[in-house]
Amino acid sequence: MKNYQLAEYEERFFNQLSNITEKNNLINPELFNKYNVKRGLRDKDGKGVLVGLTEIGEVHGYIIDENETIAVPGRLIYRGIDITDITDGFFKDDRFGFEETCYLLLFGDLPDQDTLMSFERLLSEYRKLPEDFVRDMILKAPSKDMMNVLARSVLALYSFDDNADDTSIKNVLRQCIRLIACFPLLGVYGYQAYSHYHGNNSLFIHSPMPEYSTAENILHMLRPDSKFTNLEAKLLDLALVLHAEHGGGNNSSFITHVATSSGTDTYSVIAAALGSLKGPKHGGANIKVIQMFEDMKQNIRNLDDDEEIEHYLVKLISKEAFDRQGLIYGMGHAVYSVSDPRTLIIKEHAARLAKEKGLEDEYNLYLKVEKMAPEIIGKSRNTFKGVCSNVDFYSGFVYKMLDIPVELFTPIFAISRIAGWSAHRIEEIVNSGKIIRPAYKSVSKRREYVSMDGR
Ligand SMILES: CC(=O)SCCNC(=O)CCNC(=O)[C@H](O)C(C)(C)COP(=O)(O)OP(=O)(O)OC[C@H]1O[C@@H](n2cnc3c(N)ncnc32)[C@H](O)[C@@H]1OP(=O)(O)O
Ligand SMILES: O=C([O-])CC(=O)C(=O)O
Repeated sequence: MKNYQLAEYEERFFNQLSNITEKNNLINPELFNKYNVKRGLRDKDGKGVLVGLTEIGEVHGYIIDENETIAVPGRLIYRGIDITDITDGFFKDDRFGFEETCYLLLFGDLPDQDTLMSFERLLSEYRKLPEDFVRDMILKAPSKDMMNVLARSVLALYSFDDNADDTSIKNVLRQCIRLIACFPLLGVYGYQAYSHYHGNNSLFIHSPMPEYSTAENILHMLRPDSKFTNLEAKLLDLALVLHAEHGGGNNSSFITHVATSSGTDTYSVIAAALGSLKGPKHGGANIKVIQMFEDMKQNIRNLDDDEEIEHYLVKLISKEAFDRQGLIYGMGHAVYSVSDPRTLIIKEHAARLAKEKGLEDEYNLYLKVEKMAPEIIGKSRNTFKGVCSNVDFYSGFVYKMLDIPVELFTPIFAISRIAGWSAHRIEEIVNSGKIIRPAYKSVSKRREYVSMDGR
């Protein structure tokens, strides 16, 4: 078949087959009610079905009073300690907080000075990729998607580990700490390769500095001149701390539990979690938020006109604008409805940075959308609870102000969340849970097999 004929055949084949596929896979929505299916593992009122216990992170968004669910301002608690106290703690001492947070999540307690120093030394020892890994695995096949680079690099690291399938706690801990240390290199070098081969820019591969924190190393490896200010590094560090953990029920941490429960290796589990985080309803939302605001700025003639902004948001919801998915990105959360505590923290810094960078107009646009969106979503969707902005409403804006390229927004989330995934993998192994295996009811009608000549 000639190439153009093949292309025509393919187009017709897949058009036809995708219509058939959609028709034959659609399940009557009423059946979900009939069989009382907890879609998305949610109760009817939107609350998550209780499927596990954890001591790592607590996501608190409501209280139950006399059987009534009452939404309250959100709180996020790492190993029993409120995230606001954690961030206040290291800000007050003018310290970096991410390494200490990793220690807390992994081991359950805050480290004292000596313990933290030893842990940081270990991380910096581990912040090395196997010989020729950058040349053979990262530079050879650059991808436009750094989450893809992270996932395949993690899977490739399996082959460099002589003890890859050993699921003893000691070995898994070693693997996890190595991954926590190496994620910034994988993400940033992946971006440098992409920027060079696809963007025609000069190629920079800066080796990490042993004395730098994770946040400092990201900026050092990313910027051609390796320069950054203390304020920039501290803000990035804060973002890393805020994204490090979010209970066992968020999509990527739950996947960590599910995959771990099958007994598989650390690299397979983390690759699965990365795939989940990439989704635009989860960690990928930080990229979507920035793109959505760019689209908004291009399509709204007068950004001071609230009616025009409202009109655009309504079009978003009705799938007539931007990516036509019907979502206002950065808004809404499965647990929080009054407020996401991480947003409150990051928003304060976004305001300060926007002022410094002369981007107050853009910040004000964010404020307006954040204020208008809940009502617009509430009017058109079946919301049992209110809708508030989530952490990623402002995180992309902060990264943009830190001159971090958009391709690295979700990878930065992953560089941070690997700490939470690691803690959840270890918790699942220590408690040697059953293999996670919920039920699916089949609703297809039984029928006879028809032999070829009878079809
Ligand atoms: C770090 C993180 O992962 S935070 C989340 C990042 N994701 C985003 O910002 C993407 C936009 N937001 C969303 O898609 C959703 O709010 C989610 C996926 C985060 C949570 O969804 P849910 O748990 O279903 O939220 P909730 O129960 O409050 O939603 C109720 C209804 O409002 C809709 N809704 C919630 N948020 C939004 C939104 N931002 N835009 C449009 N509709 C929304 C839901 O789709 C649902 O409608 P449906 O029943 O017709 O499907
Ligand atoms: O908890 C969730 O569903 C999503 C979230 O905010 C996170 O993972 O940080």
